[in-house]
Amino acid sequence: MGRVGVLLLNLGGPEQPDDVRPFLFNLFADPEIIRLPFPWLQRPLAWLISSSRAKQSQANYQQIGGGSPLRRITEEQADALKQVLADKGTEANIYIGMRYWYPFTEEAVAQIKRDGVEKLVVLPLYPQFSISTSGSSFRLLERLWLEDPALQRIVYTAIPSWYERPGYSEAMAELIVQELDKLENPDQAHIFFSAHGVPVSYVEEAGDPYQREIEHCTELIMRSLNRSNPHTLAYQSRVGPVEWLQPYTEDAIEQLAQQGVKDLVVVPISFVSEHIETLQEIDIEYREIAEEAGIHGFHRVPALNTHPRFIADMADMVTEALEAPRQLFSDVVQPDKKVKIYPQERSAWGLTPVAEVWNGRLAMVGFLALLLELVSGRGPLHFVGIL
Ligand SMILES: C=CC1=C(C)c2cc3[nH]c(cc4nc(cc5[nH]c(cc1n2)c(C)c5CCC(=O)O)C(CCC(=O)O)=C4C)c(C)c3C=C
Ligand SMILES: [Fe+2]
Ligand SMILES: [Fe+2]
Repeated sequence: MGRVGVLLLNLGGPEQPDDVRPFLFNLFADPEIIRLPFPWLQRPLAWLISSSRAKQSQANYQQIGGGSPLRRITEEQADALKQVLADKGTEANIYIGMRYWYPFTEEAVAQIKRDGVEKLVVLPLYPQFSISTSGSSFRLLERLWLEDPALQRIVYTAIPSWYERPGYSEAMAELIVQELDKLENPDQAHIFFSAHGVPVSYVEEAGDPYQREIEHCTELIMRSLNRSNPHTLAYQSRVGPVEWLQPYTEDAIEQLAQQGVKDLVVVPISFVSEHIETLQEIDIEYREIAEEAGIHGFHRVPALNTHPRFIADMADMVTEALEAPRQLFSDVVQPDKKVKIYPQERSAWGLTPVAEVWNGRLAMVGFLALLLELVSGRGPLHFVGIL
């Protein structure tokens, strides 16, 4: 078959307090995370936001031991996947490519080249596709491939999303049942799916399939669960002033408390590993909100991590992808051909030379205002919570 590789894509996370600011810089410097009309403003803005957000973010990471467990868990997933693939007769090297921290995607790709991989499966560790997650990694890979003839010789295939696989929904259902069965009245517990949010504009203007996939995913998990418990889907981890997908997790928890819900079983669904949003945001912040609102039975379903059913299903996904027709990066970065997602659309303001000049001037005024706000600690961005 030739030398086989599997590239696992993930977000990456700071491993110690000093990593937090540069990690946040990398994240906000990504145009798939903050979409600006002026590309030259991206890095200064990323610097401003990362500098001002670092302290609060460091304090959050401090609450879970100072850093993200993401690298360790992803390495464990990679080891487990390698073993299961070998047991099934497929010898494969597994590579980890993180988008915003070590080991970076670029390092993984360099290693893939050095190892002489001939067939490669590119597998994002996000069950559902979003422009801001798998889309961003695919776009980076597409660029690396375009620049390098050696990479173009590798027969790769990319998997855009995989939440529909029965192995995934069954493993999730199994974890939910384990949590329900610890309760005195399991039938009365409210199952609360909490997905990472994205700005509404990603879905409505850029055609991100994320919300549709998340909604479908909760239906499939409920079907696998086959219990009659009531359930709710809400979105967490909003950042910045724009509107994100609703209902927001904190509002939905309060509403359920008003309806008299006593036991909440919280299921994180947009990610397969424990990370800051599960360990800190759900386990600490949302638990506090729930308890203050009167919900004292707050239970959280663990992330899949190295759940054997999940790892076995990933191995099947890899072997099936090696046989299936190839999916190229150019096929998977634009899930909805009718909507222009990439390249970043230039601002419609820049239609005339005069408008271009005003664009530049307005942007400069905006940038100076941001600088002033950062130095003074006061201003509209602090007011709305982005700084
Ligand atoms: C499917 C999962 C995720 C989506 C969609 C997503 C979109 C998204 N995220 C931000 C901003 C931040 N994300 C941060 C951390 C973070 N994000 C995800 C997953 C998704 N993000 C994970 C798993 C993590 C945690 C990694 C870890 O360290 O364990 C952070 C940093 C943490 C913080 O300061 O709160 C930011 C900021 C945006 C703006 C966005 C969509 C546009
Ligand atoms: Fe995020
Ligand atoms: Fe957060």
